[in-house]
Amino acid sequence: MPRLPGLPLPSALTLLPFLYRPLPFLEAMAKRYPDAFTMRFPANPKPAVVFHHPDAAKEIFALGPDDAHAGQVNAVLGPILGKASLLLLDGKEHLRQRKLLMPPLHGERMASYGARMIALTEASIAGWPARERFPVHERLQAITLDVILRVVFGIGEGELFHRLRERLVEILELTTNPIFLVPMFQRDLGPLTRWNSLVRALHKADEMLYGEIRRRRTSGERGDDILSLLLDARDEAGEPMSDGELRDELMTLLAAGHETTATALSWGLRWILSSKSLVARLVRELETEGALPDLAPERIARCALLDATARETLRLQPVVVMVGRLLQRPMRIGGYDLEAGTPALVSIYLIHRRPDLYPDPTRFDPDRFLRQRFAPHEWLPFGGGIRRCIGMAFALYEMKMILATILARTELRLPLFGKVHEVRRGVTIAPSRGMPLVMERRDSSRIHDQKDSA
Ligand code: HEM
Repeated sequence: MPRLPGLPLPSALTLLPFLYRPLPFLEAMAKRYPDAFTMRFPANPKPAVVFHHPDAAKEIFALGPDDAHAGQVNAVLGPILGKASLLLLDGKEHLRQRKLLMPPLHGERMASYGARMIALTEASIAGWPARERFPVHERLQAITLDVILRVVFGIGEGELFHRLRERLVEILELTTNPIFLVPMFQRDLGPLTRWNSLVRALHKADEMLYGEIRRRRTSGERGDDILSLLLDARDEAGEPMSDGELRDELMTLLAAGHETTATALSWGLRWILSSKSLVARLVRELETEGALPDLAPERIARCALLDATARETLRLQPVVVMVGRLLQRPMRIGGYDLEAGTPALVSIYLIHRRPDLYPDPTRFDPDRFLRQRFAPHEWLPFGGGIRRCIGMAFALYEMKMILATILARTELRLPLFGKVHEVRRGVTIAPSRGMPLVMERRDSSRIHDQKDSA
């Protein structure tokens, strides 16, 4: 049996580069240790094994609810999302809750969200500054937050909506510091500290969430939003979800469902705008599919190159670079015998950059997704198995709606000296400096210009 290789360093020394220089760290480790290596995290007594061979990812994603737990690995998100968050649950409880949350995020429901996504993007674009450099990430974040707030609560305006929006932005900003991914730093050391501000912001957001839950329970007001659905859901014993469970699921959907997609969109624009011919091809496709000038959601959804562009963005720049499971029994993975209690991690980033899977892996090439279909353990930006992201269909659909609207309604370029690099924002890896862009024009006439010049 081969021994697992890894750096013979204490956890603090490997943790620092993993937190602050995650991608160079992962690349260096992969160069030294092909397919798998170990690293220590302070929270776990056993070293974690990081796998970056697709076959090992396949084995890990095939594990059942009693074989491996993801909730225990995600426990670090507990103070923000709450104990009843889908991300933190395991076993039967997880499956039950997942079943409840799936329907509104299922592929068939997407069509009902498209027009809203497009309208929100157009409204945002109307406020973008022209011919000057601006960070697009925060604008995209505002769009995706508005989208998810409407899908979750069914409300789009009013005092609650605005106050909740403000608090969520504040909470997100406060959690971007990677140090808060280390449990020992999740401590309230008094006023003026970041964690204290976070606790206060969470408290205010909770008051609003609980207030809305109670209001809806007593008024009986229902719509086609996720909260309405969860309020009426019953478990096998006929019991409804408690207020605490509802709060944790709402917070999970709001947190997991907007910054991730905004980051993917920022990366998408970064790569699309580096190729004039790709911009022209994407616009031409929108025209050919009849999605222009009105931006019809069902026609945008049919655009194959746009879909491939979203997939290639998530391949080259996965927003979440690693997912993990805590093994509940001894088992063999990737040819190694692992003990119960071992964290088995899958490096999405490293698998996506394997030249044997993706030739010339650092090149942005959406056509590779038109030429070939990749298996779920080869293209895995949303993780896999019974823990795969429940927002996958929603996020891909939203990316396409927002990118199509931006391509149709603006002419953008990357600024001179505007090179960006990868930075960690909490659990996500985003472009630095808020992804600066310049909007040259804002109208729809360029659609024809693009077509003529292509
Ligand atoms: C581009 C956007 C997104 C990316 C890259 C992403 C990525 C991920 C990843 C990697 C996981 C962990 C999967 C695993 O452990 O195997 C996950 C889980 C999850 N995501 Fe997403 N996500 C995105 C958008 C969304 C959206 C839009 C929502 C909700 C509307 C969402 C809700 C969730 C939830 C609730 C889980 C926990 C699933 C479970 O444990 O069963 N995500 N996501």
